[in-house]
Amino acid sequence: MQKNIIETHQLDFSFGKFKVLHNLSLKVPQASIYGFLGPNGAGKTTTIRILLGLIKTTKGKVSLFNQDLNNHRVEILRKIGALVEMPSLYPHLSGRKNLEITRTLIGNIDKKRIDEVLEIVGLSNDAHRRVKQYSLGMKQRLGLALSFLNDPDLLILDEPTNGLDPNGIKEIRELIIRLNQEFQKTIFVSSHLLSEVEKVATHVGIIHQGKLHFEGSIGELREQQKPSTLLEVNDSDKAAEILTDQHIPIIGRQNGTLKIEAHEHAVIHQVNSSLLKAGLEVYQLSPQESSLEDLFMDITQNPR
Ligand SMILES: Nc1ncnc2c1ncn2[C@@H]1O[C@H](COP(=O)(O)OP(=O)(O)OP(=O)(O)O)[C@@H](O)[C@H]1O
Repeated sequence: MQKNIIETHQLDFSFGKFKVLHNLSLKVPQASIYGFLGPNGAGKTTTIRILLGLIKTTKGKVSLFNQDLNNHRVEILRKIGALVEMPSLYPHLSGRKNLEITRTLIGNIDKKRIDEVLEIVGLSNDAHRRVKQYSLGMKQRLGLALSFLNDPDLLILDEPTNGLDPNGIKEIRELIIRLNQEFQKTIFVSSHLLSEVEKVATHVGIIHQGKLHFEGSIGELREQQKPSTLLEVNDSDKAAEILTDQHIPIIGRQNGTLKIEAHEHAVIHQVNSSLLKAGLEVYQLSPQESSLEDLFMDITQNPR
């Protein structure tokens, strides 16, 4: 049976009267890259702060490595590396010196580990340069190097590609994949971009307004994609009435165009003939390749 590295059970959290998390139950499998996906304000950072023991839940249970976070906080945190918001770096010191300081603070880490992590994040040649001369992407990679200096089993990364250019985003993405595949780290990474999560994650949790709307493997997410057809007519309100009478689901509407859940020729023919019979003018009926982006919008806008 697959082991879960993170499990939360019916977490609730409120800032004063404002409820941010509702009954949040997550299961993050060992050795996965778990994309924690949700729009701005969904509750991702709050969840991460709870997982790191930085804030306490009002209700629910958190266990990591099969141990209760409340009772085994120190042991658990020793096995986690985290990057939450911008890494705090000493800008006037070199990349190597920044790592050296953290190594001394943690204690019990071999000096040669610094060269290893510099190699992994691709900063070996820039290790001697002052951090204030680094690009944002290099700073972020140094932040990542700091987070796994103590060789943790689990990495928790909060929007690690925020603010980076496409090249910087690609470097972080490749690094996440390498840390997972070559070094067997379980990685919990939050993002508001499905397109990013899709490229790295093996598993996905979709959160919206503090509630979990989907959790499963990337394959299971793709299975939820529904085939659709775009319909353009002269009177979309009338067309919507006719389709509803025929129990054909409308899954989107934009500027007089309807997106309907249908793909088979027989159904498209039925739609076409009933609209024509009702005197409507049909300009377009075209089957669409449904994207994961559509599915994400559907999941977050039409809670199930
Ligand atoms: N310290 C705080 N006091 C009050 N409300 C807060 C506080 N921190 C966050 N919130 C609110 O809690 C909700 C969830 O915020 P959170 O930062 O967890 O979301 P997020 O999914 O990480 O979003 P983003 O991608 O914008 O960082 C938001 O509505 C936010 O305004």
